[in-house]
Amino acid sequence: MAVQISPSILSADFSRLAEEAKAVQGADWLHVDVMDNHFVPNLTLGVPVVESLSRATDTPLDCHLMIEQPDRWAPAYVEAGAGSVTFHAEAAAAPVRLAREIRAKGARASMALKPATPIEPYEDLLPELDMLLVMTVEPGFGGQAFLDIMLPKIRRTRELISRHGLEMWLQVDGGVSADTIERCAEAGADVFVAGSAVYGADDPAAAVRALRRQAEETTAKAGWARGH
Ligand SMILES: O=C(CO)[C@@H](O)[C@H](O)COP(=O)(O)O
Repeated sequence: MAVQISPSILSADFSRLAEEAKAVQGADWLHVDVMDNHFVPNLTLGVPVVESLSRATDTPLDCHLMIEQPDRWAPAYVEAGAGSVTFHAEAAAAPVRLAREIRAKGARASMALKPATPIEPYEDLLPELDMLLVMTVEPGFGGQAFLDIMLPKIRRTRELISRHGLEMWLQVDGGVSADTIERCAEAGADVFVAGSAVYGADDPAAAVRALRRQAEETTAKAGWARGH
């Protein structure tokens, strides 16, 4: 299991998005939060901005759709250049069909769970997904405090992934920082979204390297490391 860091541009300066995307050189992904002011009480960006970003950076885009009707919109984000598209379990009308469509179009398919949504009802869907995202804040805003009470859900999700012998990734998003990343890694997460901890730092690329080091050390100690 390889540690991956995905800085969230929600905490970047939106007037300089191309520059900000390049400022996290060395990151595995660039996390792009798409919000529609319906599924979450905030509004960010859409397909045209994702298209421009995919031309502006070589870092693959990890698009997190916090929107209603992801079944209708997700394919457009793959066409816009996203390498991974995450839809919310709470919003998708037909998650299996949607995951298959995202994969068929050539991107990684991922499903997110809000803090109050349990993983267990979705156990049978896991083989259809490349990544599961456990939200560690209520979606909608950057800079919120990490919800410690999500750690058991991260642990249970990792156990389910292992039990089914799957290679899928387990992402955490919300309040991930130098203070919390080790707890997430110890619980079994391997893809870490960090907004304010990266873009709030004087040197975002150095912050990515430091977070990666912390997560890798914890992962190695916890014995999750098995390569994928
Ligand atoms: O999806 C979201 C918020 O809904 C996140 O991606 C945030 O952008 C993460 O920001 P920090 O909590 O790391 O500041």
